[in-house]
Amino acid sequence: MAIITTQGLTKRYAERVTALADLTVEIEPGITGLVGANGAGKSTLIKTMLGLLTPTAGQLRVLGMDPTSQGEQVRARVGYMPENDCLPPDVSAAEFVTHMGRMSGLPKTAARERASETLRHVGLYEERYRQIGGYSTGMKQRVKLAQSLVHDPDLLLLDEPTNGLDPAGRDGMLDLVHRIGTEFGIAVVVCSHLLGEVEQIADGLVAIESGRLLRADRVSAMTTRTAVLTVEVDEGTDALAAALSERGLRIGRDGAALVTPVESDSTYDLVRDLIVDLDLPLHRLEERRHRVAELFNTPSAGGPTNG
Ligand SMILES: Nc1ncnc2c1ncn2[C@@H]1O[C@H](COP(=O)(O)OP(=O)(O)OP(=O)(O)O)[C@@H](O)[C@H]1O
Repeated sequence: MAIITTQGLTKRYAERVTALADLTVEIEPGITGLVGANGAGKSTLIKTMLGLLTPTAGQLRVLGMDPTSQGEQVRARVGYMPENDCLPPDVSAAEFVTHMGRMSGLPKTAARERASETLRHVGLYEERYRQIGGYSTGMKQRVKLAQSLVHDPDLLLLDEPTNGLDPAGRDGMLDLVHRIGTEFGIAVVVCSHLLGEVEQIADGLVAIESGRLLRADRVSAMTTRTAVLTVEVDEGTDALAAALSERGLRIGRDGAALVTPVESDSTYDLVRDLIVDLDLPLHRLEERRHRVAELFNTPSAGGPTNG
């Protein structure tokens, strides 16, 4: 069952700025990537889901509730990690996350315990008594994530959690979001302008452009098996290419690898048997799949080179 549904959702900021335009989409439990270029309307959609912005037109349901009239009830069950840097520099992470827990209605002791627990989950347990102002960008992003989790929500809305992080930091954050979505069983909507990034961890993707729905589907349905076999041997590539050509296969090159169309059920066996006959050190033999990013040829959705 969908946890978020929108129908004809429209949000205009002024006469001329339409941030969401007649958006109809359903989001299922699991991890969903909300992707689109800067300005596509992702933050606006998240804020309407939280009841922080009122739609100009259309319907919206989050966990079965209407955020416009039931904003507080929605926010009690939803965790939100905003995109911008909004942390107070002169308090510790433990104090801040405890405070956010108190704001969500947790009693004092419970808030303190939950703050420690969530800071442990995000890998900041050791540093939790240091002032946030001295934290790195990666640590600040983790504090934002911890405060979104402190009240044990059913749904997390994460706005660009990898913003400002270096590649290792990005991988660490994506790994963390993936673990929260899978191990804690919390539904997660994660915004990113990098399709190649969310594709790694998401079960479903919603791509928007200029406030309109570009595509929404399961990641598995967006990737298709291409009938291309990729084979890489550590040595003897030319000999293998020649032998395969002799057997009538069409051979191409992809870097150090050979690629050949899978023309029948026997193609795979033929390649494998030839490698054995020639006694070559096999490195890789696989049928190649498209990455989702390759299916979107619009720069707004990340483009084929992202990730
Ligand atoms: N408060 C506002 N007043 C007027 N226009 C706004 C306001 N907030 C956003 N917009 C405009 O609405 C459109 C969608 O912005 P939004 O922030 O939702 O996009 P986004 O996909 O989240 O992009 P980003 O990642 O850059 O925040 C943009 O054209 C933006 O300039």
